[in-house]
Amino acid sequence: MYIAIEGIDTAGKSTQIELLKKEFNAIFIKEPGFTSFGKKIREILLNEDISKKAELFLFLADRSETIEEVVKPNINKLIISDRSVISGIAYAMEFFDFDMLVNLNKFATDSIFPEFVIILKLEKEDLIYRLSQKEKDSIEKRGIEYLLKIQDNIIATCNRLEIPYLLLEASKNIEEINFRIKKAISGLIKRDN
Ligand SMILES: Nc1ncnc2c1ncn2[C@@H]1O[C@H](COP(=O)(O)OP(=O)(O)O)[C@@H](O)[C@H]1O
Ligand SMILES: Cc1cn([C@H]2C[C@H](O)[C@@H](COP(=O)(O)OP(=O)(O)O)O2)c(=O)[nH]c1=O
Repeated sequence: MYIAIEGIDTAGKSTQIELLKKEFNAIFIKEPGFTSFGKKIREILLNEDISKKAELFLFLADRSETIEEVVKPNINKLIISDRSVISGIAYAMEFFDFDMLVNLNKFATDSIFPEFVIILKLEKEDLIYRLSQKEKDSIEKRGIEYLLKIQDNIIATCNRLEIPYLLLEASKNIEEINFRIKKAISGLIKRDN
């Protein structure tokens, strides 16, 4: 079972995934930059000012390699991913046509998309505060309103692709969010057994 944790930058994805690592015997992956090829791509993506099209193809190449190397061979195990095709479409749909992005992503992944998504949704005040606390990469430098739009896009993308999701308030405390995520994943595991 392939599950993704989604949310804009600073929503708390890595914090939650670190907790899940202690709680589930799963394969944990992340986008971009999980494979050794992907790590090289990630360096370019987060540091270089390249064209939107070139950026899109690098994210697709990274995703394609992760699906081929890790997801496909383990599709019957529990796979928990920090970001996925949902981010891929949600960030890019500010610049490109939605249906074209879906087709490109289907081609890149052989149509292997997460079957369930957990979305961490931040309030504007919390986003402003959390971003102020960190050094921003080139995507985060696009600003608060941009990231809030992407947050809406993440939810819209799950709806349009008809991928079931759990929407959680990212401003709640870490333990409560962890409790809800654990409950959702345990429920999915039980359903499949
Ligand atoms: N529920 C929470 N409440 C308050 N702060 C949080 C919470 N979850 C994460 N943080 C803090 O917010 C920042 C971004 O969290 P992180 O897990 O790195 O987000 P992401 O992986 O989504 O970018 C970190 O400083 C982290 O400690
Ligand atoms: C996977 C993916 C990420 N992104 C963006 C989201 C993030 O800003 C950045 C990846 O960085 P990431 O390491 O996920 O950031 P964070 O830990 O802060 O959430 O790339 C895209 O624009 N397209 C994509 O396909």
